[in-house]
Amino acid sequence: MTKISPSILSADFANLKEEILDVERGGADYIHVDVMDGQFVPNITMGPLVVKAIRPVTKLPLDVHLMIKNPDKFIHEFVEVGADILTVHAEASPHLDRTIQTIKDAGIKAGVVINPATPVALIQHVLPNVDLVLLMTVNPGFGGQSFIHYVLNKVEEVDKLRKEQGLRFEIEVDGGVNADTAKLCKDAGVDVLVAGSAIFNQRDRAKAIASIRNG
Ligand SMILES: O=C(CO)[C@H](O)[C@H](O)COP(=O)(O)O
Ligand SMILES: [Fe+2]
Repeated sequence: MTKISPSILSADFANLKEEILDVERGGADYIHVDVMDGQFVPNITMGPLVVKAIRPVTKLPLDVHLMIKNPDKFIHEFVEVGADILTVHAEASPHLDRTIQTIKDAGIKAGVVINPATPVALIQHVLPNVDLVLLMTVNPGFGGQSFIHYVLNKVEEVDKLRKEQGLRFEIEVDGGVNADTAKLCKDAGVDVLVAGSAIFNQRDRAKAIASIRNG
């Protein structure tokens, strides 16, 4: 069954605990946390303090998407406050192999992510070492943007490499996911759908999650 990772970027930050419990009750599989530094992306959001605060709120794995320059500097801090999956942008890490190994050595799952216009070739050599490959379906920085369709070709490319090499990482997409685009993603081989506005902008989160999962 396709997993759903609601992005709390679109949640009501003044009621973050209730918002997380609501999507947990509604069937979410992960909680997606968007960390932005105002450098790698043109927006600033949350950091380790927020991860620490929400860790006791939910039993769901915290799927932390780092949109920051030089992620190595912060890996241990995010591990310490309770991240379960730490995903780093290949474009932001000058020594990607080392970054991934540092996350794995810290005992949590390592993910790698590329922007829409970044070719799969950039992450090809690290595929055997990751637990998750995230393909951005918007340019990172903001919620509520439109899905970029050409990324579906990259999903198929990564899925093909996964099958050819007998690898077991999950393929995740992030950005512009709703019931319509979710169907295209699933057909292309996606295992985990991140969705922010399509879940948190709806009153009935269980219904929104179900329609993305089953759409
Ligand atoms: O990483 C992100 C943006 O950089 C967010 O996870 C993503 O935008 C989710 O929002 P939406 O589903 O509304 O597009
Ligand atoms: Fe994200």
